Amino acid sequence: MPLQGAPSISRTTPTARGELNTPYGGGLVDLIVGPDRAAEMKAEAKDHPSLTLDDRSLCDLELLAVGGFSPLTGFLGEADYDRVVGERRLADGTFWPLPVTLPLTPGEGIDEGKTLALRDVYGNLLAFLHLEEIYRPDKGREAALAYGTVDRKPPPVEHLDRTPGHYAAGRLEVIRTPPHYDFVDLRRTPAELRDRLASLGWSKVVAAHGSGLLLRAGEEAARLAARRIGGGLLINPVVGVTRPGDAGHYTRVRCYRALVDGDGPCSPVLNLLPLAGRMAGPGEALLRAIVRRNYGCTHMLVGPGHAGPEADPAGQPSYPPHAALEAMAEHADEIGVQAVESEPMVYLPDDHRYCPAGEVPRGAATVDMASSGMLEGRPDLRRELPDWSVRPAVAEILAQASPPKDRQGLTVWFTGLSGSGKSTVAHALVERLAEHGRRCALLDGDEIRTHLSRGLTFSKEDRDINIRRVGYVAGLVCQAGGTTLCSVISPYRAIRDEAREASRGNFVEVYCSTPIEVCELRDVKGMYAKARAAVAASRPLGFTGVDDPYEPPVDPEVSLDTSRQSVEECVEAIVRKLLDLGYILPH
Ligand SMILES: Nc1ncnc2c1ncn2[C@@H]1O[C@H](COP(=O)(O)OS(=O)(=O)O)[C@@H](OP(=O)(O)O)[C@H]1O
Ligand SMILES: Nc1ncnc2c1ncn2[C@@H]1O[C@H](COP(=O)(O)OP(=O)(O)O)[C@@H](O)[C@H]1O
Repeated sequence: MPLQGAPSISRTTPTARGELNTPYGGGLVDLIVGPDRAAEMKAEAKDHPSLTLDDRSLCDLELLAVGGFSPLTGFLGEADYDRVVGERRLADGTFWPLPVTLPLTPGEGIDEGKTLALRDVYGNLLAFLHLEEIYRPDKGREAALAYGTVDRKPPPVEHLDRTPGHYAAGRLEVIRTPPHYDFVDLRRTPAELRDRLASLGWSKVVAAHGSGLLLRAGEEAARLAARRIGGGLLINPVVGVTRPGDAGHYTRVRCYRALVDGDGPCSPVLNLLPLAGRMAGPGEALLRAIVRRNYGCTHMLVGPGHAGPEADPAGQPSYPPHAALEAMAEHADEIGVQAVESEPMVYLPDDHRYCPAGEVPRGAATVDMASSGMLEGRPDLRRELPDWSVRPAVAEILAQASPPKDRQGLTVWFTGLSGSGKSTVAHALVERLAEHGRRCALLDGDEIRTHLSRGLTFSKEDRDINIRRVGYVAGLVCQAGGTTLCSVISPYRAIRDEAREASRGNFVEVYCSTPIEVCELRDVKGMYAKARAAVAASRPLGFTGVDDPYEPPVDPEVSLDTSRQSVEECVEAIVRKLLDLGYILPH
């Protein structure tokens, strides 16, 4: 059924010489309502059931709203969906490569004829969907025809398996696109980017995806593509939904920004594409091409394996390496975007320049390049790779993103019986680490139980809660680059392992293995005497080591016995280990 309503579509005339490519279908769809209607909708929203959009649907809504998916004016209804899956065409015959659908579960007020308030996970009201159709897709058919596979499960098919069994469609009214707070100046809408490209006088524009550009060879290939078409270069990474913790996203975009900063009048333009990548190979390449046309592009750089997932463990790719290029070639005229094949570049050290592999002058020396994939998480490459291979500014950002161990967060976790020396050694270690430039917070069991874990008992359940809290806090500090020393009995191995996870492995377990006889002799707080007396009187106290379990670590980084080693020796043993592991540097 065709969708009702009349979204705003700004028509542009076909491309004249010196003008940008027209939007796909002739005009840019704009689903954003005016301020008066937005105010009405906010007031009305409480009367409608809400649907919290998942990451994919959020991105799709954003692209629908701003015209990135023009000429689509909403999620696909059944007739469009069926034909897109079977023939890559909308019901009216327009070429459209992949379904753009809204999965949901009907019921609880979600029915045809009703209005749904679409929200993000934070509850922000984004849009109304006036439900005209709720239909049950044939997901097997979608997997087989749209994604070209049934036996193996590439990411788009896994996504299908996870989503609810119905799709919904109807008129969309959008109050606002999902909010983004990062790189706001790089998130231009199609209309805004078109203005920017037009202001540069560009008519031919080639979009490059991004990831391969971190190395100079990839960057040179993209710049060559722009020269080949006689146009400008748009660096256009597909960012989809990113989360605050996705450090890789910030690092990548910072690197791309370093590529375009201060590069003069022919500088590439950088803009982020809020498309949720499906990793659907050729179908996705076509979808990206259409979206990029809507942003003003005429060409798209396509390399082998474009828009596909990594090969499976047997090395088998989900889509043939050149499938995206072939699909683009087949449909270029219809979608109005040409593929430009990414040419392998080689470096000519004698000439200090890059050149396409097929055009190396006879007899010239060439140098092989590293692949861009090896750059991430390898700060050492900054030293190994010369400037001609990776831009110093990019290398610096990559290095900052993966600081050496001595500048990463750390949790030192002391475990052992009461009186085994955990707190005494931890306090001494705080001072030694400060000497090495590491300032630490100390979470001591006793103290934690007076505030963070106030009211908890020493039952197994409460000890687990207590230790999870300590592990969680230490993990947060660690991930933000800080150091915490935790001194808690933490008698259960499994929960200590959880704490290690929370610190993402930047975790040094120090086992105070002091024998219970010694701990008991010390009996710093008289607790052992109390526990023994209680046991003798058949009123067990559940005191660790007396009548409650302690599970020693299997393979701690450091093992101490404070009945044989002095406090200084214990601290020295830990410092040696931290030096070995690189968490501190010698001074
Ligand atoms: N039943 C029982 N079992 C073990 N310990 C007990 C108990 N009751 C009180 N205490 C005192 O509490 C301190 C240990 O607290 P923790 O938070 O480290 O324990 S746990 O990790 O949650 O098991 C520990 O203090 P420190 O000796 O300073 O470590 C104990 O003296
Ligand atoms: N080598 C040593 N390391 C740590 N503590 C020691 C050592 N030798 C004696 N002690 C004494 O043992 C007691 C250990 O108590 P504490 O550090 O509070 O243990 P825990 O935190 O494991 O309960 C302290 O009174 C401390 O002075």
